[in-house]
Amino acid sequence: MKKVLTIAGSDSCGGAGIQADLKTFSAHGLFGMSVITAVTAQNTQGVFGVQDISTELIQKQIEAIFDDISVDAVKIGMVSITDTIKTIAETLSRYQVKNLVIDPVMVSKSGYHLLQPEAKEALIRYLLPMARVVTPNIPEAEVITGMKINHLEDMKKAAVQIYQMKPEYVLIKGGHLEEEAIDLLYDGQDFKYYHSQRIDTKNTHGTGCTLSSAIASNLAKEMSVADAIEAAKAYISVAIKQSFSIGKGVGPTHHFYELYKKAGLI
Ligand SMILES: Nc1ncnc2c1ncn2[C@@H]1O[C@H](COP(=O)(O)OP(=O)(O)OP(=O)(O)O)[C@@H](O)[C@H]1O
Ligand SMILES: Cc1ncc(CO)c(N)n1
Repeated sequence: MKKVLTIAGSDSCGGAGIQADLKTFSAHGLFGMSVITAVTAQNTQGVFGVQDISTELIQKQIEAIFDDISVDAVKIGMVSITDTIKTIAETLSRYQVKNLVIDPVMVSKSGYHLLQPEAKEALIRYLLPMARVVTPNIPEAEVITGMKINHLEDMKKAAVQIYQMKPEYVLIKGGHLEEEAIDLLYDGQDFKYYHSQRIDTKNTHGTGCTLSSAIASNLAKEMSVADAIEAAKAYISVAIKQSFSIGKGVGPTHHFYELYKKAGLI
């Protein structure tokens, strides 16, 4: 059984964060584990409070896992503050970490800062060079690079700039551009495009978390990065198509193992 770890924040309403990650791992038939960096009070309408977990406990959670269990892939999501970032980087550097996917979570769909703006530099300096794949959306790529991204050509320039921060692969997600949801992969040499039809729904809470966890799941299954993203895009498209309302705001994506299996996605 392949084992996948998420290092991220808890989302009380279950649509994003640790909860989305663990559901995605299960839907891929994998064993999911978690290191919780922060607890958020959150629902489909917004984020109402955050408590960061102490760096001591974050370090102990990581050590507890890696001292005992072999981990096939790791996904990092909400990391909140500079001290958390430094602790994660320092602790992970003591282990052989395979297949690290970093989703540089910054601002929630409702506008709450899940990463303190001053922690951006630490994320770039300490975490990005450890990544096999980094998966910014367009607003995140804009913050990381300091450039405005309006169309595909800008996405390419941003990908080249982020690649210089030393991840192995950069995937810029085009979900925030109008029309088609084109994602762009850059490996330092070539660009690869992932096209998918924009699905007309307001229920996209946790799409970024789900995509990065699906990529980590596929890497744990020893797929190549390009194939892992292809399969993860198919997964997120079905998960968005099956999304539903659970409250008054932005509803979650759906992780329905049997459904995806029938569709031949897993
Ligand atoms: N309406 C949509 N229809 C189809 N695909 C979408 C849609 N919205 C997002 N996607 C895809 O979902 C994936 C996640 O992208 P998105 O840009 O929404 O992530 P995100 O903004 O990081 O999400 P989050 O708010 O959870 O952090 C990408 O592959 C993107 O292309
Ligand atoms: C805990 C958490 N992580 C990530 C996201 C993605 O926006 C969220 N809303 N909440």
